[in-house]
Amino acid sequence: MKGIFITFEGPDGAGKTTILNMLSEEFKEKGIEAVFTREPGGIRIAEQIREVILNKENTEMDSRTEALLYAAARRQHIVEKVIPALNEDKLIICDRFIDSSLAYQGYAREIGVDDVYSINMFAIDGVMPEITLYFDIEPERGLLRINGSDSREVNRLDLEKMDFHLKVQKGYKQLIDKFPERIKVINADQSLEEVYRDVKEVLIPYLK
Ligand SMILES: Nc1ncnc2c1ncn2[C@@H]1O[C@H](COP(=O)(O)OP(=O)(O)OP(=O)(O)O)[C@@H](O)[C@H]1O
Ligand SMILES: Cc1cn([C@H]2C[C@H](O)[C@@H](COP(=O)(O)O)O2)c(=O)[nH]c1=O
Repeated sequence: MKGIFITFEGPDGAGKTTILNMLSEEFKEKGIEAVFTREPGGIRIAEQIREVILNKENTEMDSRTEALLYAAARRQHIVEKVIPALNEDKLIICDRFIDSSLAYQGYAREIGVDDVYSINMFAIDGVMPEITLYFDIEPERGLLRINGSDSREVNRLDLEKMDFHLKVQKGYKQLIDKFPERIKVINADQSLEEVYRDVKEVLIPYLK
């Protein structure tokens, strides 16, 4: 596999999807080839699993069921989309990946980061991102953005209490400390133009 795998991570409403869409537009204009995708989702079956996980009515979902569904969606997505792109020597940028499971399910849901890592290793078979951009923002600020947005529907995870979102942030901070080479922190609490500038600065070395 000779392609480059890059992931975006961060709390809800940090601006990952907006920046990914801006990159996609600019790359298209400039003729830079890249695959843009997201988790959970990115392909038909994983989008179906996404609907089950994020459905606001599924309040009785067990934490381990949730972790397994994210891992199942990830498996199908990696097999159908990520690995083929990497085998074709492409750049692939994914909105969320394994670090989301470690922070949200492993840490915030208190399943345990090691157990969630294990089920995900079964799913991804060692395929890890070369670099991960962490969109750093206080959870309250991110949720305010979502609540003030018409384009972004509020989902089951957004509706968790603030304590959960603060735990997600703590989980991410542990991952940043553990993988400082892979995870680059972007200040996401800036204007969109400033965030976009900082993201591109990190990505430039990876563009052929
Ligand atoms: N830098 C920014 N300043 C102000 N508003 C922003 C900024 N970046 C994104 N937004 C707005 O915040 C809302 C959430 O952004 P976006 O959906 O990109 O976040 P996200 O990180 O993908 O969230 P999630 O992971 O929860 O889907 C959108 O309405 C978007 O327009
Ligand atoms: C991949 C992944 C995601 N999540 C959470 C994070 C968000 O709250 C939602 C996904 O919605 P988004 O609008 O696409 O960000 O799911 C998670 O808990 N675990 C995961 O592995």
